[in-house]
Amino acid sequence: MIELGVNIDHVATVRQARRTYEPDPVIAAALAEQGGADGITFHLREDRRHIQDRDVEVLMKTVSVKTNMEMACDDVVLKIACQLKPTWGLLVPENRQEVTTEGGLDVIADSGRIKNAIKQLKDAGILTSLFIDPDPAQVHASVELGVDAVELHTGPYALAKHDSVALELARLQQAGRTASDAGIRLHAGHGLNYANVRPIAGLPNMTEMNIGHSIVSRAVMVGMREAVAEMRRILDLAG
Ligand SMILES: CC(=O)[C@@H](O)[C@H](O)COP(=O)(O)O
Ligand SMILES: NCC(=O)COP(=O)(O)O
Repeated sequence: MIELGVNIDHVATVRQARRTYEPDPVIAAALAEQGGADGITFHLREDRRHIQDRDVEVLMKTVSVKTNMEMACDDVVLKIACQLKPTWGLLVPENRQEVTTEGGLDVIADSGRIKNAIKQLKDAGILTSLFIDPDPAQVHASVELGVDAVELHTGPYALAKHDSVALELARLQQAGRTASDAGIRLHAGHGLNYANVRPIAGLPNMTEMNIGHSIVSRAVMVGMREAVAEMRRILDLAG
């Protein structure tokens, strides 16, 4: 069965629009669990545009399923992660101008900084994953750094139109095979939704999918518990 990590960042985006107290991502996480989430994912960005330090502290006390904290290789955020000890730490690239995560980490070019972040997380007993483009060379570089998983960036696939969808899916299939052959746990995420998720769920050895924006968007209409349950049903049919 494919594990569903529900990313609640954009519940916090709505709250931060007014710098107020609601909607609370902590309550959203509890409802996501009731809807069938296997994990709760949250991204403590350097710019704190959505998830706040308070959210991470309370989530770590209230979430009863796996916790997956996303972060850049930023010393301040890494220190918070090592103090709070989420189940997983997913290292992602960040820049202040981005609307959302644009590409995967360049594990080859940035191996020193990434290696140091991995060591900090591992020393704190946190499982480590790298958010990478579906590129076999990046998969191999990730394996070299001794991480527990790679999360393939499905953004280009999600944005693809017409016949480029097949091309992007082929890239993900090849990178997925590389990860499986290397014996590393395979995750996927970014831009996945109720219409495009099944081919990704069908990739061999796909173990976990982290999905947020589309579930939160659906939750605005039907509620978080039902939005998660709907995605859960799709994954159960696919996996
Ligand atoms: C890495 C990834 O694709 C997401 O998990 C990330 O959280 C996106 O960043 P925003 O949540 O800021 O859009
Ligand atoms: N790592 C991907 C994630 O957590 C959710 O990304 P998205 O579904 O919000 O694009």
